[in-house]
Amino acid sequence: MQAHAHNSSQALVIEGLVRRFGALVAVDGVDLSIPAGQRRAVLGANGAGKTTLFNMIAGDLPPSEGRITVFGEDMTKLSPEKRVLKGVRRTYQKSLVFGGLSVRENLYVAVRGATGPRLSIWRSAPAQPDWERVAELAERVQLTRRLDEPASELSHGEQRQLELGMALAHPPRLLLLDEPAAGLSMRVNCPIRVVQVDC
Ligand SMILES: Nc1ncnc2c1ncn2[C@@H]1O[C@H](COP(=O)(O)OP(=O)(O)OP(=O)(O)O)[C@@H](O)[C@H]1O
Repeated sequence: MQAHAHNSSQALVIEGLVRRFGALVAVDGVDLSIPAGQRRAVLGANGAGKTTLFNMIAGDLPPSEGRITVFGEDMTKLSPEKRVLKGVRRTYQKSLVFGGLSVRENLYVAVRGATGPRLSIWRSAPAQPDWERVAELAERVQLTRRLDEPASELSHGEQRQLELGMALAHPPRLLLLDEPAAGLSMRVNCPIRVVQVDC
């Protein structure tokens, strides 16, 4: 049952979102509406609350107040895992890749992990791993020549590219990129509109 139905042509609707840390108000009443198929950049000074906002959208941090709706569905109380299964993906300011695995293996884990419920990577591997999909993702984030390198050997920027490839393993419905361009030499070619977050 949905108490508040929203127009699902909106990829993301945020209403009255607040997050307090004790006396500090890190996010103070954010309202935001992003139509499906569009991109937005969130800008703000250090400490303005961008990461806190992302943490709440991804479910890594519960809001103090407010509501988050993705394609018409209220996500406010869902766990991060449930949100992932509903197509909400994120990257982190500091890349989260498996340093001891190769680029190919990292992408493979993402392809396997995104195909079903949590921990599905621990079930028996399919007879034919989807290496074609892995190659496609590597191409997309310009890491084809690095496929056999351990992720720990990649530059900071390349680790971001790998993390992006992992987030794209199964097409996200809503993709959140935290500081996506930091240390990146890869050419990014997409128009982005800006949402200002004030201190
Ligand atoms: N877990 C926490 N406990 C207490 N205070 C926190 C916590 N997380 C963030 N804050 C505070 O909330 C405010 C917003 O932090 P946040 O990391 O969201 O900012 P930001 O805009 O992402 O900044 P930056 O660009 O530096 O990452 C800061 O004052 C920060 O110190």
